[in-house]
Amino acid sequence: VLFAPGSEPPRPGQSPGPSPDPGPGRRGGRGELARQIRARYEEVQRYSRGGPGPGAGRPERRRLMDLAPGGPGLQRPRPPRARPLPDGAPGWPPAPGPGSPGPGSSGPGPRLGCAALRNVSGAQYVGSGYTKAVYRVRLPGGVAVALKAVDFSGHDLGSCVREFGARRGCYRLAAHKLLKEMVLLERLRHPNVLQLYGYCYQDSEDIPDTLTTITELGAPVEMIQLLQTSWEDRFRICLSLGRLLHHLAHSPLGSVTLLDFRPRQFVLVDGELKVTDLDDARVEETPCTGSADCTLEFPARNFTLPCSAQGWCEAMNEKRNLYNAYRFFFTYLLPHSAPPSLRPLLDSIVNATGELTWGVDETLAQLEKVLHLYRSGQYLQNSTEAGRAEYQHLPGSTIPQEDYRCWPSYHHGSCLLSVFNLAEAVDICESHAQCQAFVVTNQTTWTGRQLVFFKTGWSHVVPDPSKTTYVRASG
Ligand SMILES: Nc1ncnc2c1ncn2[C@@H]1O[C@H](COP(=O)(O)OP(=O)(O)OP(=O)(O)O)[C@@H](O)[C@H]1O
Repeated sequence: VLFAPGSEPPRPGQSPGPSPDPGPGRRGGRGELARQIRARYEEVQRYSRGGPGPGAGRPERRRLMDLAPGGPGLQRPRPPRARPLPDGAPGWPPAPGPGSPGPGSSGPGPRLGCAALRNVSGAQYVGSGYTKAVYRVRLPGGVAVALKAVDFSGHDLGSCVREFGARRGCYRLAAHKLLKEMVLLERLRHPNVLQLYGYCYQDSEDIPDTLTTITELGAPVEMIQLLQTSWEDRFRICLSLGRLLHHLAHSPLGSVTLLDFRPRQFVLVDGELKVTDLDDARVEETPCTGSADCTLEFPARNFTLPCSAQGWCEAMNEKRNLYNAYRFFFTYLLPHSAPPSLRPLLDSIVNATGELTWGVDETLAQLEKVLHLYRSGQYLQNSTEAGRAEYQHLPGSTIPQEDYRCWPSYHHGSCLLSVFNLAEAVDICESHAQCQAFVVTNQTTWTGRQLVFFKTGWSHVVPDPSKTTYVRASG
């Protein structure tokens, strides 16, 4: 980590200390480091200007983000210097790609620059992986954003410096990952791709032009926590993922696969799942001469896909994403405590993605169907009114106490559930032995369902214009 929570952070991108010694374990030469930088640079260039890669789908007509700093609305300390280094590695920061919008372009490019980072407050370390570290800061206007920079004490930079003994070159190698991610965030814009707000190149103490990206802030995905939330919220995450995978399969760049697909590559923003870590995304499909070349390997099982007449493994990129979605998300989040009438459809989604019998399009169509059945109330099984208690209706009132706990409640100390309509609220109350009353609020969930508190009694009813109390009158 660059700085501990609560302590004063360095300026974003600032180096925390002196270069480590090259050390005796150094293997590769500077030429090898230059070769690696060039390979990453060329990959970034491909994504920033390119349409689909080989084997990928339709061409792209949209214009590109400005790879180099100084684009519209951005502030930058100095003009770009894209001259190559003597060792043959490309210069840093990179020059604009041929497809970059010129000044005055009206594209939806990132808007925040270095000026936005001058007066940030409340900086907190959020997390880091092999390459990057993420901080939460508050902009002068009060909005909290995430800043991402190469982690100077991270694994990637450390192992490169041990191997090549070249701190600046190693910084540049790692920064190309961040740059690739920035280009992809911009080119793959979608409600389930983290939004890029901007970026800044600024000098750190010993490295010129370190890159910091400014993005939407999310909360890390905690599987244990997700397993304790309502089915409705868990379904939202699976639907977000289905929509994301559909977008990636049909992206302007071609079919994008996430080679490193784990829950930690995603964050939650207002209950929506968004991908944040795109440095391991790949667009190129796998070339083949026969289906033996098209094996998708996972720890628990392998799949062999067909080799197309054009010599590419068919739909390998989307199927890799889909199986990962199955094994990390769908299998845990979709079926459990779902409304019983939706279970067969949910089970078929889990089975078909686990067997890779459906592609991304069919999977999303089925997830959207679940949403429709749930949102429209069609999932409700016809319950007979016979034997049900009568409920007396007390408009403009609530029951402040007399709570009991239920699972999975939206509220820790009480039983707060979402319902489609009054009949469903009555059914729930009838099915809970403790329930003697319920209070309908004016709050709704993401699908538009109303939140209802279920109560053990109604000895103390008080006025509340935003709520309606229903008390069990007979039974
Ligand atoms: N916008 C964000 N808001 C909140 N947390 C974030 C955000 N982006 C990333 N994180 C958190 O920071 C961690 C590190 O970020 P990131 O995954 O980009 O780094 P990395 O070095 O590429 O990691 P890895 O080694 O997993 O590839 C993530 O695991 C995630 O939990």
